[in-house]
Amino acid sequence: MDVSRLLDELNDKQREAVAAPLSNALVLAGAGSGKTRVLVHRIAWLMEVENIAPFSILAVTFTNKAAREMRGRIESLMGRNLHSMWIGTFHGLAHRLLRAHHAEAGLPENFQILDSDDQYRLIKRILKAMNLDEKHWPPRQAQWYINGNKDEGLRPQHIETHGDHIQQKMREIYAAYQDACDRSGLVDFAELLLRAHELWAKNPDVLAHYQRRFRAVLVDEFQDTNNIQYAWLRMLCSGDNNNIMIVGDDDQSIYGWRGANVDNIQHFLKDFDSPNTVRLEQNYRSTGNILKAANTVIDNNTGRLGKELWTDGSQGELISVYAGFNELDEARFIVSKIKDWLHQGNALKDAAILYRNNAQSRVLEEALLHQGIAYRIYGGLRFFERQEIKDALGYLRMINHPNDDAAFERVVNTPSRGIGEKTLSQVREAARAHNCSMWQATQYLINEKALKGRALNAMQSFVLLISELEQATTEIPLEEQADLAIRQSGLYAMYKAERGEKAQARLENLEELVTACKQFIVPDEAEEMTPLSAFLAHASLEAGEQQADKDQDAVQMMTIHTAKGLEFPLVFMAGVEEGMFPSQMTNDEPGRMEEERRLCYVGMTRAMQKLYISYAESRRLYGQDKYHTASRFIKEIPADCVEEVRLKSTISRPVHNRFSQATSHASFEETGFQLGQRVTHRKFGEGIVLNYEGSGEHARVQVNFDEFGTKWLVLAYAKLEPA
Ligand SMILES: Nc1ncnc2c1ncn2[C@@H]1O[C@H](COP(=O)(O)OP(=O)(O)OP(=O)(O)O)[C@@H](O)[C@H]1O
Ligand SMILES: [Mg+2]
Repeated sequence: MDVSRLLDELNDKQREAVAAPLSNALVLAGAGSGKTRVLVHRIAWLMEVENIAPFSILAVTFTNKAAREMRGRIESLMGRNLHSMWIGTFHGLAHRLLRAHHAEAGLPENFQILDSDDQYRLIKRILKAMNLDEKHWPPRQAQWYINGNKDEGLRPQHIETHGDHIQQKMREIYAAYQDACDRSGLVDFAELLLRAHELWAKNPDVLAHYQRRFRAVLVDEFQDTNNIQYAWLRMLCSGDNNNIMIVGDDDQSIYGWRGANVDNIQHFLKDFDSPNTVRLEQNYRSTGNILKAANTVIDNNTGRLGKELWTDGSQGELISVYAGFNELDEARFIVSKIKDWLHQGNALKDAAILYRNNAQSRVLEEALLHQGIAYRIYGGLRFFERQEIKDALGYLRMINHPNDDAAFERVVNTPSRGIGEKTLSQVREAARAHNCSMWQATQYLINEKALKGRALNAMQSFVLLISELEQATTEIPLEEQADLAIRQSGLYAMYKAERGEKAQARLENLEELVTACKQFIVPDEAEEMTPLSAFLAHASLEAGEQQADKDQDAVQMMTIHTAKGLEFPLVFMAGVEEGMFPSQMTNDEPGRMEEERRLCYVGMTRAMQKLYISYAESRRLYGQDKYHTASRFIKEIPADCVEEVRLKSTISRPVHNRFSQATSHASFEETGFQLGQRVTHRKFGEGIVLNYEGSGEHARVQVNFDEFGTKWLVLAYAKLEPA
């Protein structure tokens, strides 16, 4: 292969990083300067020039999606398949290690991943078993405590409580939780990392094997590593033969609230052998205006490592700032701009709407729906986290590994089999007493004739169901396993009996799950696993990223956190108002304001050609009306980079649809209601006024009812009242 191809599309600094001799290196640079591109070319260079086998390369990305993309780019640069190269997230890689060495890691072969919702439920049950009142011991706080300690590499016995009563109790909860996980072979997300670290720490042979193997380690988005991830990398790279290149941007560290430690960049320079630092300064992503605005905003932070960022591209358009009078108006503005974009011949997928919180998406979604504009949400309500999907996965998990207590609790009485709380307590008690799983405890109770009457019948039929499913599914393809589990368990019938739109959507989701099973391809790294185990691991690890319909042309919607590393020609940042962004909580904790500002910097630097920033002067969120002013971040943008767009100019021409016909705010007020106002209807209950059309006796309003969804009502008959 012609090596120059690996260097052609790079600037001098990027080349310096890509073609550097093997050694430890830090690439420190601002957004859009080609850090990820450097990593991709570096990996190809290592194989091509340094003759490092793909087998000896380990690359860490921040999301599974980024991992897939990176693999794809390297493969297309090299023109061949690179199966044996390890590319993944820290969690994905740790999972892979633990599967390969489950015995050394002290785990059963078919251990299961516990996602954060299941973890929460398990903690609630532990609190109950310990007779602790949730009011004084909120499960969320316990969850936070457990994960926080794991992120720092601490087991209960390592935690100093200094005689503090609360600390002691928390430590007890942690210990009881861990026992429960160990008993049922469950591994939560933080545990994946901690256990992978302990695996190496306790098994020098295993560590030595990977040190020999991975001659080159590369890490993207390094600024958001936490301490256990850092320690893991450090252990791996302490062999004689390992080289590590990390790329990152201290200004884009946005996961401090979750334990990420931006100081790891500084630690890296001290802890690793003579690292070489390369700074990239040319930005290839954004126009001059966007770049200048983002640079000026982030300049308000202190203690930065300091980077210059320039572009030789054009100034581009000004950043447009729009003040909506409420969130509906803001949404309508965004949608009208997306329509313009579309009419100019652009693709929807090149437009992204970014927001601070997932809860903001609903109003935006509704506005897009009204105009029939396709959209796709990343994160938010995740497919694999929906109730019905988790129920179905619960059955699949029981088939796969009946000792999984979390799955047992989930499905034992869903659909209802008349198994009461009393019987379940008995099962839990027996499991504790015999130090076994609930599944084993159930069988023990049945054999010992400790269950009577209805409880006995119900439990027996549950055991029979799971055993039959297990037998019936051993030889059939994954999608048939899923289909059988969904139907035979009675889940499908249960949701079918519920009726209504919601139940219909749940049935569709269950069918979608079967489709997902059909489309599932067991990845290389999971080839020793059964398709069912591999699928269950995939469902836990990919929860937020997997989307059906990947190729559809649709507007991309996500939180700014999720947008990290991505870029889009057209970007909307919505809800940029004080109290939302920076968020209300920011004032309580030192350092949080600077993290919010970094988040703003991340959001702005996603935009390539055009950036819109909008806010709403009043907003109903979580059932309350709030009045806000423009975010301080908007005020920090230099005046010559922005233009304010006014309401008038944003109102679209009346076309043949309802949403855009509500053209005049004033005439709307004739109805006596305001957009966004809460109203009550005798039959449909409470809702929000979304839109309006016609006048006089033909006047109609559109209301989104909390329970019945959106409806158009003729005002003269509807008898709406302010709520
Ligand atoms: N030398 C170059 N010539 C042309 N385009 C480039 C060059 N380097 C990078 N790019 C392009 O610039 C954009 C940003 O690059 P990349 O995503 O690698 O930046 P990054 O530093 O990783 O950004 P972020 O900090 O947001 O993760 C991409 O579209 C990339 O293809
Ligand atoms: Mg990047």
